Amino acid sequence: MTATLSTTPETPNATTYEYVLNFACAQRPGLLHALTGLLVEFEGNIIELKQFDDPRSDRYFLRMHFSVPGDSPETVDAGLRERLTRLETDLGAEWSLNPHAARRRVLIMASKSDHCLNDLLYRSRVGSLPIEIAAVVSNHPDHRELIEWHGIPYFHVPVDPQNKQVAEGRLLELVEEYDVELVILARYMQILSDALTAELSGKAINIHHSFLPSFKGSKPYHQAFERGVKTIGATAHYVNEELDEGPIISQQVMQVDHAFGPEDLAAAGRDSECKALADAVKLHCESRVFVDGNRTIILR
Ligand SMILES: Nc1nc2c(c(=O)[nH]1)N[C@@H](CN(C=O)c1ccc(C(=O)N[C@@H](CCC(=O)O)C(=O)O)cc1)CN2
Repeated sequence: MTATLSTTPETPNATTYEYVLNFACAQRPGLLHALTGLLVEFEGNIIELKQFDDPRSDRYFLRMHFSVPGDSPETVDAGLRERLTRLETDLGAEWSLNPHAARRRVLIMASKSDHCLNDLLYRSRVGSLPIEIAAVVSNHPDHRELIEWHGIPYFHVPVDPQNKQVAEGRLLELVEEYDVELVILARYMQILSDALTAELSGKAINIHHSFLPSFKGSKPYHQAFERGVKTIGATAHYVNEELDEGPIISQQVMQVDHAFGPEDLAAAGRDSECKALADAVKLHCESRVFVDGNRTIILR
């Protein structure tokens, strides 16, 4: 991915490149000075800066959107990475540097329900999500006509207990072939193996149709009905080997009452599922999410 170009008002002919830096390390005095000082070395300009100093873990988290002038994206990129690598060594930091406003290539996985799939298609088409849908994979054939109408490759990959390893191998082939940066489980109802979740660690987001940690696993709306809840919700989280226990990124809730049966709860919950998933995908693609153990820090 190459950085986006822009020109600064002071020097209208200069070419500048915009990046987002994510930086995390143990707290110590002078961190902000070190990072803003690095930018001065590159004659950079801070566009947006958010930071969080966690008093419980003594860890520091920073997200900085900035622009730097340069002759070429390659030169700028190499210079920034070389300097950040030195800072990483000095501070024992973790960091990532991404071109700003780059659309992330995503692969969407769905089973029978298609409300989240449709919502992502719409938000991608109108530009409210910085994603490029590279492919759609489903364990059912149902959505082929819709997806191919959008000009997106559709792969029907059936899954059963006997062929699960082969099916997951096919998914990884597609992730590689389509240069996928994020896998979105949009109501995909198959449990991913430990090996696959490890391979996709930090780059697979699932939407669970309950307000976790309540009602994990299958049929959460039936569980909610049996419990007689007055609020239902949806949770978007990174996928890990523990079913529905990955780090939570975004949640939505809504009020219900005694008149709602399981199917009514499922129908009412669709909008919350779409909104929680879209919010999580946007936060991830804008590099606003830090995973800290089994929690996330979100710098909106
Ligand atoms: N490793 C993970 N895989 C998946 C996760 C996850 O968090 N970790 N989330 C699910 C989605 N999901 C709820 O959001 C979910 C999907 C399926 C089931 C389930 O029990 N399904 C079948 C069993 C299917 C299988 O064995 O693969 C069933 O109903 O018995 C529960 C929750 C996506 N995958």
